Amino acid sequence: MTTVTTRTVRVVAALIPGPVDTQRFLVQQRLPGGSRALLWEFPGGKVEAGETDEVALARECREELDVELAVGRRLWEGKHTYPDLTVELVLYAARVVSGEPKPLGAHALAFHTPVEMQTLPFCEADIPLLDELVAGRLGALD
Ligand SMILES: Nc1nc2c([nH]c(=O)n2[C@@H]2O[C@H](COP(=O)(O)OP(=O)(O)OP(=O)(O)O)[C@@H](O)[C@H]2O)c(=O)[nH]1
Repeated sequence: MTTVTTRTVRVVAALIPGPVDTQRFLVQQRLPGGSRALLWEFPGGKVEAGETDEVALARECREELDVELAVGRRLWEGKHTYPDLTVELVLYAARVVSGEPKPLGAHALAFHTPVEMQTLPFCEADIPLLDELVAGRLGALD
């Protein structure tokens, strides 16, 4: 029997309300070609050695969206194993304090309600999180 052990990474993601309609949140479509190509996800990325979640999330959104974030409370945490990677996914409330989001590291950006997100092909790790979001079980989102 063969046992396959995947690498585990901590991934931080941001729930960022829209500038006009705060019932919609920013989501991004992954680039074609790589892992989970063209699936949707929340902005963010891997926490690097020595970083806090908040510092990592602000860095990722500066690099990938060209915005400065204020990171708020932790909303949700879950673990999912893909064939290539185990992801410990942590979602934080966040808001943009300066800049307009640009798709520097994504195929597309969009603002959607949680119900709309459930109709998109989303990263599998996020499915339980979307269920909680739609059910209103994450508490205040700011
Ligand atoms: N940012 C983000 N990543 C997520 C979410 N859900 C989820 O499964 N992931 C996974 O967590 C990992 C995040 O890593 P990343 O964004 O830093 O890295 P990447 O694979 O895009 O590129 P890289 O490894 O070449 O830097 C990816 O494997 C991604 O598929 C999510 O909601 N947001």
